[in-house]
Amino acid sequence: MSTDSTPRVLSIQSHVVHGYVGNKSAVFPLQVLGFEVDAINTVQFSTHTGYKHIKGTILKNEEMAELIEGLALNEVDYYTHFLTGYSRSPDSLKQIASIITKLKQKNPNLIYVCDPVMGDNGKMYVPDEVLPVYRDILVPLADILTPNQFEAEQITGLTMNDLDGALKIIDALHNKGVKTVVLSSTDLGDEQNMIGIASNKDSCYKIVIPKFGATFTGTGDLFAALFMAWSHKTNKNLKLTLEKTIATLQYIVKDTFDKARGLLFVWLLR
Ligand SMILES: Nc1ncnc2c1ncn2[C@@H]1O[C@H](COP(=O)(O)OP(=O)(O)O)[C@@H](O)[C@H]1O
Ligand SMILES: Cc1ncc(COP(=O)(O)O)c(C=O)c1O
Repeated sequence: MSTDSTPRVLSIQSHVVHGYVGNKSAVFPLQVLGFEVDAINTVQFSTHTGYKHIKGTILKNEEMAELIEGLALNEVDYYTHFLTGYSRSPDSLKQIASIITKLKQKNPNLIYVCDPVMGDNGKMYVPDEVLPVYRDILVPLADILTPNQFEAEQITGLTMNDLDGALKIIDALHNKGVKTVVLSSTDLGDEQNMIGIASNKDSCYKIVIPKFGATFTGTGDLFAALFMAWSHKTNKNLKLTLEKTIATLQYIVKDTFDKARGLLFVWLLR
């Protein structure tokens, strides 16, 4: 049992050599926000899978099991939070369910944050077989679930065309056992804005997010990490957590957009 009040998270997500997704998106911001972060990389790819060539390795189940065993043998497996993201195999996701059980034996108050990374804009970017494992095994275990619109629709089998549809999907996710449901982005806004929604059954908040004219990768992983950290730092104040998460993301997304536009301008002048 840890007597230290520092929040400690085990983050099981992807790693990329070049770019920022998965643990590359999550670890540093979590450390800046006061978390001790232990990271396990489900994959080690050269880049995220939106690139033309995908090179690298996928962590084997027995390798994940060995890492978890090492943490337990050295008695450093006490965590306050558990965060999971990108994983390509149903078996590794089932293994994550058994890890939750182990970590909850060490800390019954463990908070499990599940980012059900499956796809976006109407298509999967991981094998379809992961969907039933998220839907039937991991989502019911989540204290906080952070799907984007596509992922929320896949998990519930419902579609959202308006706010009422989104609220129905949120209710369906609560009914699966999720305490806090956060739709990181939906297309329910208009051309200029996307909508984020956070609900913990007692209260529900909607936030209008000005869109930048670009598609970003890694933002969902950053969103999940920031939401988890701000939920802890605000003592689960849902409204403040959503506001601080989006404010941080908008600063980072704007900075990225401005820098990319600057680089494009220089390139066009060559
Ligand atoms: N084009 C964009 N313009 C402004 N903010 C964006 C944009 N794309 C993503 N974001 C920010 O990133 C957050 C998560 O984005 P989202 O697309 O839902 O993640 P993912 O699809 O990667 O899970 C959004 O809540 C928003 O704050
Ligand atoms: C290796 C890897 N990890 C994570 C992600 C998830 O990124 P996002 O945060 O945009 O959902 C992707 C998306 O393509 C990916 O290829």
